[in-house]
Amino acid sequence: MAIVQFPKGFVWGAATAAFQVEGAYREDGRGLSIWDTFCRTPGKVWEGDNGDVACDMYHRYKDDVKLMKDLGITSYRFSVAWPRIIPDGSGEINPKGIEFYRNLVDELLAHGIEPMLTLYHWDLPQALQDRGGWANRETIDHFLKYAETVFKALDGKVKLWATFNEPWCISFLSNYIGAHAPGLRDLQTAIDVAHNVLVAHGKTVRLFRELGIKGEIGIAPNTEWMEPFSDREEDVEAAWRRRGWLNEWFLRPVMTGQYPEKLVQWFEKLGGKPKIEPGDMELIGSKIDFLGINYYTGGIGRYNPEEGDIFGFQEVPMGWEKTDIGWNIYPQGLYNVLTYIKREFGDIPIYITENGACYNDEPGADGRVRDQRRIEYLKKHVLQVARAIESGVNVKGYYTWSLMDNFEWAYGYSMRFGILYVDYETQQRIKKDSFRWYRKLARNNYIEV
Ligand SMILES: N=NNCCOCCOc1ccc(-c2cn(C[C@@H]3NC[C@@H](O)[C@H]3O)nn2)cc1
Repeated sequence: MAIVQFPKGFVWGAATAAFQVEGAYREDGRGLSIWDTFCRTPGKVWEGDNGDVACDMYHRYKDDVKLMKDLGITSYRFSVAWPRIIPDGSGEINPKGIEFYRNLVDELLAHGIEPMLTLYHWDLPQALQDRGGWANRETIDHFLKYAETVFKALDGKVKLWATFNEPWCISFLSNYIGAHAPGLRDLQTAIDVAHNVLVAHGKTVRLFRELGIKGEIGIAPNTEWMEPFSDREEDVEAAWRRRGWLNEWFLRPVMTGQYPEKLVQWFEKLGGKPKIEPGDMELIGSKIDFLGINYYTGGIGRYNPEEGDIFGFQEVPMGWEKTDIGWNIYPQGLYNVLTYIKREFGDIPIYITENGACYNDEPGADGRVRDQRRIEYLKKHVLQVARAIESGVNVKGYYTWSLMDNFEWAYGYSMRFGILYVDYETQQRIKKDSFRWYRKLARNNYIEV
């Protein structure tokens, strides 16, 4: 049995997000978010599921931190709910909201677990959406006030900060495709949201530096890796445009201060254009300390203007194994993403801030959750991380998505990504086989192959 060793000090973590696990949706002054509204809009979320209770982590976090300690992780990635801190998005600060996150962070630190805090993981205060949301440039300044409040409340305790989770999902999935809140379907709105989120990111990085907040700051874009079905130019170009849309549109401005020009031209042909104000691109390109990379899947596709995506890219079914949510299992895609980032943007430190698999295994008669498919998925992807490190990519850590089963957005509670099983009736947590597998990896810092 050979082993693959990870670098000394490599961070093994697990990730969640506020709306997906906390519940307590109206407790201690929390305001409504766009996801509370979206869940209550008929037909948007599986069986009308919502985040009212979720995993009740708002009340159970102490026991959950004990489980994290048992898991042996050295870092836990979570997000702060803006509607808990400033309930209407731009007005009074809610001290009880700050108190909750201070208590969570103190509990983590008391157990030797480093927090990685995401400032924005999709739960925009509804009051701001009522005024245009992220498509309204004024939201940028409201976000800065929120970010400054959190920075000052947790400075010195939190050392790893991420501004935004998956800006592609915040913008295109939510305002062009319409699958996520607020469920709009307009290309220019999506481009405006993407741009304003990027400007908010850049201004937040500048604020972090100006305030002298301790630690490191980055952003956590989602990525995927699509390859062309053939070497025909139209297929090659369509695959590039898809990678450009999912990866480049955010990575390039954040890392270089420039949008990918070819894609700007394509968007213009489609009737959309970023509204760039003087100084925006320099702000967006403000130097960050790390990139958080979320990766789940990839595939093969070809040019099909009739049935493809906005750029005429259509996935070709390759018969690859898929997870229970229907995503291809493509571990090499993670290696391709990581080496692409190094090739294009240099030695930026990288944390894999999300990687995991949806498998809906239930407890057996003996109460054990046998999720061997998740173990196989995690093993294959962790090995690709090791391969990328071996080839010189500066990967500092890996957070599996997710610590526990939770509210999977439009899929509600029908899709399970956790290494902890959650019985939503009783809120009991059950360690899956993958929990024990991941515990061994986190403690050993090597994987047996
Ligand atoms: N018109 N074209 N349509 C086709 C174009 O779709 C392109 C792909 O769509 C996507 C892309 C990405 C996702 C996604 C979901 N998660 C899981 C969450 N991550 C954050 C955490 O909260 C997890 O729950 N991560 N990424 C969904 C849909």
